[in-house]
Amino acid sequence: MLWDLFCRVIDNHGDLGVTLRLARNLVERGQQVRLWVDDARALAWMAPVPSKCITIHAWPESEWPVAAVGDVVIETFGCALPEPVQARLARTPPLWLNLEYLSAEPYTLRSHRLPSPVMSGPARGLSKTFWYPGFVPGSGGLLREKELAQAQAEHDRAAFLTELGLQPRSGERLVSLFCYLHAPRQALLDRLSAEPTLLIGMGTCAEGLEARGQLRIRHLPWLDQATYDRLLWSCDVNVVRGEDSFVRAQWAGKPMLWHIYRQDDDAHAAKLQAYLDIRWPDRTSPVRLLWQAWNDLGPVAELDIPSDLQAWNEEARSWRTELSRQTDLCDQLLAFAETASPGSRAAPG
Ligand SMILES: Cc1cn([C@H]2C[C@H](O)[C@@H](COP(=O)(O)OP(=O)(O)O[C@H]3O[C@@H](C)[C@H](O)[C@@H](O)[C@H]3O)O2)c(=O)[nH]c1=O
Repeated sequence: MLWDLFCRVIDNHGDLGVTLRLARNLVERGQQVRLWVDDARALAWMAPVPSKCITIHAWPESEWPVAAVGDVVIETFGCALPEPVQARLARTPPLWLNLEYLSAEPYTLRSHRLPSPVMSGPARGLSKTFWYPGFVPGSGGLLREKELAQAQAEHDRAAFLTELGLQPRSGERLVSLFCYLHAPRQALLDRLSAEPTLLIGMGTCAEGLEARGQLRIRHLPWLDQATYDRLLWSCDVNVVRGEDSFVRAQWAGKPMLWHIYRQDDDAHAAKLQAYLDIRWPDRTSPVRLLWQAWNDLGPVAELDIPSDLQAWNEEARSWRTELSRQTDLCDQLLAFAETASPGSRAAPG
């Protein structure tokens, strides 16, 4: 099948990062993908080696520049499709989906796979289906490569770290840091400095931070997506943010700390709690308190990284196992696309 994926880069790197992962997951399953994006600059570091099966196209603002529409059109994160595209869809309606943001909030399960009529514009009368990724059966699933477990089993941590020029000392914890700059980073570093730790600051995330106590800092430039994944597999604790790195840290199966994308109306607070409720439902769980503190939703005194990571490690691995048992997002999408009846396609009426 041919898939048209549409992506608008609002801010940061997650919009494109998620869309690229989806494109790659589809290609891995034998699909052809066209990726339409309004700002492809980050692909230079995220995906320096282009895939033959993914063609990159400028955002089609004023005309639909190719002959046919794909079998499936995916609008990511409600990026409104330009009118010429909508007009083209109205002529030969494909299966039209809107891939939503990842959340554990209960409303996502109610809304997942619901068709929604387009009320105005050239595509008026068509319908699009809402796809909600998630962590539990009944959700739209998580993006996961088919060969992920095997690649992890074959990963040579020592060789990989050497390739990156990272040389942790014996007994030193390796912590990767990818967060927004408003995080209580100094407080985190103070806590980490109580144990021998090498902190890897991604991009600009550790700018302005200094070594202290038993903590050393190394800065790395943005890595390509696959290399960043391997860094997550190689660290003892991963600090991640947004959406895509958050998922990747779960696949790494290591202790992790999520810096959630902050929303003006504080909607992120409910989103964080919903996730904590499925992963650490006990309100007194130290990890839950730590995550809340890191996200400015609890006292900073609770920002406490345990010195013994064993229990947290085991929890992270069993969480990964639980997630791996579920059908991943892309396999779910393919099954849906293959069986979608004409009524669930974007046909008028
Ligand atoms: C640190 C790093 C990240 N990456 C990738 C991983 C991800 O695909 C991408 C980062 O995206 P995220 O982890 O989602 O974090 P982000 O903060 O950049 O993106 C966020 O943007 C907001 C607009 C959205 O509302 C959020 O939900 C989220 O998408 O960059 C690399 O490829 N190399 C790197 O070195």
